[in-house]
Amino acid sequence: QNSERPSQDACAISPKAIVSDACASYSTLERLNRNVKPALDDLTQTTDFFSHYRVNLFHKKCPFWDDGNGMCGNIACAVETLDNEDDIPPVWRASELGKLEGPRARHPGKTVQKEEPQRPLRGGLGADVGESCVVEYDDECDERDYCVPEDESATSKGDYVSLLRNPERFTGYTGVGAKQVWDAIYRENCFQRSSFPHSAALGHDTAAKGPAAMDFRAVIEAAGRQQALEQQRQQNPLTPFVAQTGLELEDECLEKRVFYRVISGMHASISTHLCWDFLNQTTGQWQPNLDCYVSRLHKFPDRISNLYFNYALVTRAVAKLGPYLSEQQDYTFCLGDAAQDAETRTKVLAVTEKAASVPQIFDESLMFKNGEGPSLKEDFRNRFRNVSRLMDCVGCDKCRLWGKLQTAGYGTALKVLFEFDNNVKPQVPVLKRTELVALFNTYARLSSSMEAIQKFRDMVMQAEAAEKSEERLREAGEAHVIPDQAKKPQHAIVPKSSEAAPSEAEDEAFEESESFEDRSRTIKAEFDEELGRVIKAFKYVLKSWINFPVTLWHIILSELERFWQYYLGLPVSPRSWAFDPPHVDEL
Ligand SMILES: Cc1cc2nc3c(=O)[nH]c(=O)nc-3n(C[C@H](O)[C@H](O)[C@H](O)COP(=O)(O)OP(=O)(O)OC[C@H]3O[C@@H](n4cnc5c(N)ncnc54)[C@H](O)[C@@H]3O)c2cc1C
Repeated sequence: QNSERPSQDACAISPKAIVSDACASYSTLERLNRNVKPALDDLTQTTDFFSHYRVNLFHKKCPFWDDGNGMCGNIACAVETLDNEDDIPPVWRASELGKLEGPRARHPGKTVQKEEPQRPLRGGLGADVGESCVVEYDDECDERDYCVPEDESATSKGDYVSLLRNPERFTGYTGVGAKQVWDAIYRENCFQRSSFPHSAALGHDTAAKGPAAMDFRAVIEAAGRQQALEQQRQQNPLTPFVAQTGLELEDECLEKRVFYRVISGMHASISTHLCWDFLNQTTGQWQPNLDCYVSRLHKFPDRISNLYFNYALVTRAVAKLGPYLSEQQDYTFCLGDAAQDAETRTKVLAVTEKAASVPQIFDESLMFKNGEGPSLKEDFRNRFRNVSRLMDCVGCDKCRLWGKLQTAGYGTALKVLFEFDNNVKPQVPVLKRTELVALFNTYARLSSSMEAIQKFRDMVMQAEAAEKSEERLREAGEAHVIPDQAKKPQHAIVPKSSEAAPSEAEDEAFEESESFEDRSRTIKAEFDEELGRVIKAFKYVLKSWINFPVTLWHIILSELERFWQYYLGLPVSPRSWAFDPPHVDEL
């Protein structure tokens, strides 16, 4: 995997930056998404054509390793969720969450199609589903396909499944089984890069051997070597960390980078959905899980960047396809139901026109042109087919459904971009219903991932802001709280042991009301004290004025006596009076 380690700079994604290998900035893509999303949701959620997908979920074996009944046969590959799943209600267990829901309809085999052409299926998807918009008759692959050619036998054509009844979300599918699939995708099917020591050391060439010839034991061995390298790196930090940052990717040629970005962007979109629609297996609540987002995506801006890249790539494919789906081109969505057909077309064109509103978003004409580019096309296609085959090794039905749909969706986008050149020789693309449904639903997945990522980003910012303000309050509290507490009244109320202890909030409210009473008591006391002093001073001054004539008479008499002593030549007595300001004590 390219991005094992969190990026140094988790804020590397800035709105004005151009998404690598695309021609638009993050903010342009977000603005476009706000414009396209309502039409895309309307198309994929309200039309029978786009809300049902034909998929072969149960009749194909994993071609690369023994997967038992759709699950990895090895005990080590068992789905692991909680330490002990017995502790949670059965309906929240991974095995239940991963099951498909709702009625399904079998695809009619070739014989049935010949006998009963264009006859809607009965007893399948439910009374309110216009099955003439759902059932598909011509579904042969051609050599330009990036999808896996289906088996010709009638049983392998699969079932029609309601995508609305089976949303992509957390299923609890994890552990060795899931890791085995992702490892096989990255290690064996992405182009071998100098940045992958294990792949390079393996010297595998899956294209040369043929896609099905992938040797999974080699993947396990490679994983072992990777682990050894990891240990070595921990012991000696100078050991070059070859793989895991997005930087090495820039050294690869465009085609190899695009391949990797498509896979990583798809993985990022799956992770976003399972984090956004997450089941808390303790409470049974479906809710966004911020920790899940932070640990899988926020710390890895390159993964988010790859998701945005995929949005640009699929937008370009949808925009390019638009003119071929218009009325003039005679594409029929619902056989034998003109009204539904017209309604579906209007909704499709609403999406394709909006997707075309940003003209330069991804330039496919640059690919398979220069350097080793032209020679890579076949290899590119084979590797992509191999990835789509690996979806049969996914051990959870719902994950397999969405894994298959999205690989088919990207496969269709690549086919539209690289196999149909509307400039050179205009031609009507041969697209099957399954491909169209996969393409538009993959676009809708990316669209909702982008919206969820923006909401998650806001949640991270809010959490960081709350943490900062709490820190500031704590710092401010350390400066002021102690003197306040020193002033606290001594009559603390201790709850009776039988009563519940008051919560922190109750304590604070209580302390607030206490200190308010104290404060009002103090002010009143100080006012009374001051008033008493004023009254005393007033009394003192009044008494002095009343006594003044008597005091003055005593002073005059004592001064006359002292003058008489002086006149007779007798020793003069000391003064018996003095000017003395009043003392507070006298008040
Ligand atoms: C095809 C498929 C579909 C799935 N669908 C669902 C689903 O619908 N619901 C559900 O709950 N689970 C689903 N899973 C399982 C899910 O994808 C994870 O495998 C699981 O949740 C375990 O996650 P993890 O943290 O171990 O890392 P994983 O997601 O399993 O990743 C494995 C390793 O790949 C690397 N990596 C992770 N993301 C990226 C990226 N974007 N780009 C590059 N490298 C990356 C990391 O090194 C990581 O350790 C699906 C698995 C597969 C293979």
